[in-house]
Amino acid sequence: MLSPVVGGTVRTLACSSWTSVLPVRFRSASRLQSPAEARFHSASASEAGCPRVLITGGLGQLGVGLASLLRKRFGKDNVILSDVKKPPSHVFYSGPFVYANVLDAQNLCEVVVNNRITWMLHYSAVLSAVGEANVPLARAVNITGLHNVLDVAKEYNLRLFIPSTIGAFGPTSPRNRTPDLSVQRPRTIYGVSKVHTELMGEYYNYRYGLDFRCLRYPGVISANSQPGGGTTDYAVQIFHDAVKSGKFECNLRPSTRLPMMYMDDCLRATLQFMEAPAESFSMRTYNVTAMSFTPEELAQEIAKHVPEFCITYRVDPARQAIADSWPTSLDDSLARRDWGWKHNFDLPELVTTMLNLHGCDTRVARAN
Ligand SMILES: NC(=O)c1ccc[n+]([C@@H]2O[C@H](COP(=O)([O-])OP(=O)(O)OC[C@H]3O[C@@H](n4cnc5c(N)ncnc54)[C@H](O)[C@@H]3O)[C@@H](O)[C@H]2O)c1
Ligand SMILES: C[C@@H](O)[C@H](N)C(=O)O
Repeated sequence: MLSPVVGGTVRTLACSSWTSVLPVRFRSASRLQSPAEARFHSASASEAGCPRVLITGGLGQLGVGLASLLRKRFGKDNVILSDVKKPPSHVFYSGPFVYANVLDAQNLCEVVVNNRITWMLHYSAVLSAVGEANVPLARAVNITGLHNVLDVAKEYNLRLFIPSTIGAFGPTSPRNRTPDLSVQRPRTIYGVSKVHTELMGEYYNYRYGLDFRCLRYPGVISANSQPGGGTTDYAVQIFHDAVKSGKFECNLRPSTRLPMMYMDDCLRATLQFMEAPAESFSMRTYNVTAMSFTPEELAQEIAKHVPEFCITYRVDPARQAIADSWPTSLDDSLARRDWGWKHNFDLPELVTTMLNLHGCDTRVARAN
C-alpha cells in the first residue's frame, strides 16, 4: 500500500533547506553537551502530569490501536493522531486528528506547538516489501522524515519513540535468538533506514539529551487493521482468509520461521516502555518479542479450530529473500530484565483470539 507522500507537490527537505523553514532560534549551532549535561537535560524533559501525545503515520496497521490504548490511559484529547491520508469516519470521530507530513518540517513544528506536544510516537514509515519496490519513497519517508522528526523532537524537548524492527538485522546477524547488540548489515532499504534510526536516535540522546526510546518489533499481528506492505503480512491475512474462505495462499515457504507478536502485546510493550523511568534503561534500543513460528505451524494451529482449512504456497521471491535474511527469533531478555517486559500471547492464544475477533465460532471456543 503506497502513500501519496512523495509526489511533486509535497516538499522533501534537503539538509540545506532544513534551517530555512525553522524559526530563527532554531538556526544557531547547537553547543556540544557533556554526557552529564545531556542526562540532566533528559531528566528535565519529562513533564509532570499527563503527556500530550502526537502519533505520526497513525492510520497504518499500528497507529489507530496505539491511539486507542493511549487515550484510555491519558484521556482522549491528549492523544493526537496524524497522517497524510484522510481518516475514515470512525477514526475521525474517535478523537483529535490532524494532517502531519513528516517530510514537511514546518508542518511538524506547527502541529507540535499548536497542540503543546510533549511525547511523539513516530510511526510513519514505508515497510520492507513496499520499500524494495520503491526505494526513493522509502528513503524519503524513513530517512528524510526521520531527520525532521529528530530535529523537531530535540528543539521542543519531546520524549520520542520510534519503532525499529527485526528488519534492522541481516544475513550476517546471528539468526537464532538474535541479541540486542550484534552485527547489523540489513539488505533492504527498510532495514538500512531503521539501523540509521537507531543510531541517530542514540546519538541525539548522547549528544543532546534527547529522550529517545526505540523497540525492535517483530512481525505484528492485528485483527482490526491491515498491514502496510511488509514481509510478515501473511500472518495477518491468513486469519481473514481462513474465516472467509477456509483457504489461504501463502507467499513465503512453509518453513520460514520469523519472530511475531500479537498487537495487544506490542502496544502494551510500547506504553510500558514509554512510561518506564529512563534510569532503568541500560540502552535506548531494545528487542521485544513474544513467539516465533513458520507458516506451516501457524496453519496447523488454525486447523485445530477450522478443520477444513487448507494452505497452499506460491512463494514471492522478493519477500522470501527478505525473510531469509531476518532473525528466526529474538533475544529480548534485556527488555524483560530492565523494565519488566512480559508477553501475554503465545501461538495458541494468538490463534484463538484472532479467530474469535474475526467472528469465527471455533471448535475450541465452543468447547470452552
Ligand atoms: N506492522 C509491523 O509488523 C511492524 C513491525 C516492526 C516495526 N514496525 C514499525 O512500526 C511503525 C508503524 O508500522 P505500521 O505497520 O503501522 O506501518 P504502515 O505501513 O501500516 O503505516 C505507515 C503509515 O505512515 C504513513 N505515512 C507515509 N508517508 C508519510 C509521511 N510523509 N508523513 C506522515 N505519514 C506518512 C502512511 O500513510 C501510513 O498510514 C513503522 O515504523 C514500522 O517500521 C511495524
Ligand atoms: C517486520 C516488520 O518490520 C514489518 N511487518 C515488515 O514485514 O516489513
